[in-house]
Amino acid sequence: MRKLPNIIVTGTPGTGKSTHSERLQELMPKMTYISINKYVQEHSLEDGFDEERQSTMVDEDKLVDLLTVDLEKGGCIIDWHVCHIFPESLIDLVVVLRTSTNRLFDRLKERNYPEKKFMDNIDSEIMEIILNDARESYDPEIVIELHSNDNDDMESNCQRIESWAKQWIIDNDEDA
Ligand SMILES: Nc1ncnc2c1ncn2[C@@H]1O[C@H](COP(=O)(O)OP(=O)(O)O)[C@@H](O)[C@H]1O
Repeated sequence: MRKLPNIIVTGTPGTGKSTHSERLQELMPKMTYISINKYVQEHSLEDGFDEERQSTMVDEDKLVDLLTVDLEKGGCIIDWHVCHIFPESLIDLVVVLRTSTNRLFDRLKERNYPEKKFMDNIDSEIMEIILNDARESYDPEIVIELHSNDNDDMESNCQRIESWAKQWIIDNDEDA
């Protein structure tokens, strides 16, 4: 049995996954923050480059094989815009961050993405692609949608997730 939960923090690029994950790591030092973008680089899990989208493709089978070892131990905060590939039995909470179009527009403008990548991400957020993906891939009861428009949202979201994790630990304490 895992002693700590595994949490996915997902959402369209720019919605605040890494900002939230870093704050969660501060609030819950026993948890391990895993940025999949960095994890892919560190473990050489790249599988080519998509010129049109200007993004690195990932060998998802290898990624899941490797990450399953971490997930089985528990206590992972997974930060990635793809959420559906992880084993359902090892995921306890899926947080989908949502940002208003105008704010996301400003945040992505700062990244200087190529026009297609920029518009694909804005469209994806408007069409709720990642939220729907999460709800189709996991029990909808473990999927929560949280606004990430400003700093107050971020702080209250992280405190809510921390409270949830504390309760999970109590509920799953085999010695209790
Ligand atoms: N809730 C929020 N309130 C204010 N700024 C935010 C919020 N979430 C993200 N940001 C800002 O938006 C930008 C993108 O955030 P980031 O965490 O890198 O997004 P992601 O990891 O989803 O791509 C950063 O400059 C970050 O400071």
